[in-house]
Formats: sequence, structure tokens, C-alpha cells
Amino acid sequence: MTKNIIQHNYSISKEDRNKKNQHQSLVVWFTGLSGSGKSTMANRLEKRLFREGISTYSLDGDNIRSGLNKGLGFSREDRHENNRRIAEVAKLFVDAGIVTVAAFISPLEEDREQAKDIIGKENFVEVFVNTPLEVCEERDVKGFYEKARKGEIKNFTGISSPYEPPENPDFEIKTVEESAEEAIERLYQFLQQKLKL
Ligand SMILES: Nc1ncnc2c1ncn2[C@@H]1O[C@H](COP(=O)(O)OS(=O)(=O)O)[C@@H](OP(=O)(O)O)[C@H]1O
Ligand SMILES: Nc1ncnc2c1ncn2[C@@H]1O[C@H](COP(=O)(O)OP(=O)(O)O)[C@@H](O)[C@H]1O
Repeated sequence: MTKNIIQHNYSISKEDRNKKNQHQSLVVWFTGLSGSGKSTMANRLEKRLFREGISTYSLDGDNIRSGLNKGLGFSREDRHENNRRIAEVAKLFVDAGIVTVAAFISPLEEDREQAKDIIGKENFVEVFVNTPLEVCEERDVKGFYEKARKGEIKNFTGISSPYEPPENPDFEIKTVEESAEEAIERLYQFLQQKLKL
């Protein structure tokens, strides 16, 4: 419980920052299996937005799990807490006027819903990087699937831990049917409308 905390009302609002930046701020939240293409997509999207002069920042495992969320593992509870803190950070970035690109497995519907509630559904764009498990396993970019199959990594998403595909994502990318370039161009067009003031 938060006791004896009285909120201070700051004079500069999100709207002021959006006006200054000349675009809305929101979170583009990529979800998908390990190796589905989340980081590849997130990175390309950020580059595309940046090129257009949009203020952006990327959150992903590298800067979150090794810093803020150091010590959290891959149990259901730890993933829940991982995703909750990411959503709280993303909310601050949105308030700061920044288009925030988040790429996390975020395997459970409940945790993605929580993120949407924290960030606010009007500021939240859920992108499902829909790549079949067989393809991710075949790619095995980091060699983790092989280890997970051997039982050397526990609770591995898709193998020994669940992934619940989003039922109604705002946007879906099927990486086996579409090139990364095509998908990002389509996503950029989709976002353009939402980014307008
Ligand atoms: N047990 C297990 N299950 C899934 N993934 C694992 C696991 N152990 C380590 N990794 C590596 O951690 C990356 C996923 O971290 P996330 O923070 O995105 O996961 S989650 O949202 O909390 O579920 C994930 O990165 P990506 O491959 O980029 O998805 C893995 O490299
Ligand atoms: N259309 C595509 N979109 C994204 N990634 C693709 C695509 N086709 C092949 N890949 C490859 O799949 C791998 C995805 O890895 P990565 O982006 O790190 O996934 P994740 O962040 O979901 O773990 C990369 O090696 C990437 O080159």
C-alpha cells in the first residue's frame, strides 16, 4: 500500500510535450515467441520512426532484464512482475512524449491486459509477431530451443511454459509470409494515423 504519498501536480502535461514534438506518444508492444522476430521488428520500426523525426525509445530484454529487472527469472510470477514494471516504465515514457517500442515475449493474456490497463488502452498498440513455434525452433537464433528440449533451460516459452496468442491484436505480422521490410512499412502506415495530433 502507498501511504503518506501526496501527488504533486506538474505544470507540463503529456499534451504539452506531444504538441512540442508534433506527434502523439504511445507504446507499440510487440509480443511473440522467442525467435519470432520481435527485436528485429522493433529495431526496424524504431529506425523508421526516427527517420521521420519522431521521438522514440526502445525497451527490450537487453536494457530491462539486465538492469531494472535484474534478478527476475521466468516463473509465472516473475514474468508477471517483469511485464508489470515494463508497462510502468513505458507509461512514464508516454507521459514524456515518446513513442515507446517494447519487445517482450509477454506470453500471458492477463499480463498483456495488465500492461494495457497501466499504459491506458488509447496509448497501447499490441503487435503480435506471429511466427509458428516450429519456425522459431528451426531458426534457434540463440540455441535456447535445443537446450530447452534437452531440459537444460526450464520454463522455456513454447516448450515448457505457455504462450497464449493474442485473440485480438491491433496488428499482426506473419514473418513466414511477409518480409521484414513489408511488415514494417505496413505497420508504419497503420501507426501514422495514431501518431497525428
Ligand atoms: N525460460 C525462458 N523462456 C523464454 N525466454 C527465455 C528463457 N530464458 C531465457 N530467455 C531469454 O529471455 C528473453 C525473454 O525475456 P522477456 O522479458 O521478453 O520474457 S517475458 O516477457 O517475461 O516472458 C528471450 O529473448 P527473445 O529470444 O528475444 O524473446 C530469451 O532470450
Ligand atoms: N520476416 C522476418 N521478420 C523478422 N525476423 C525474421 C524474418 N525472417 C527471418 N527472421 C529472422 O528471425 C530471427 C528473429 O530473431 P529476433 O528478432 O531476435 O526474435 P525475438 O526478438 O522475437 O527473439 C532473426 O534472425 C531474423 O533475421
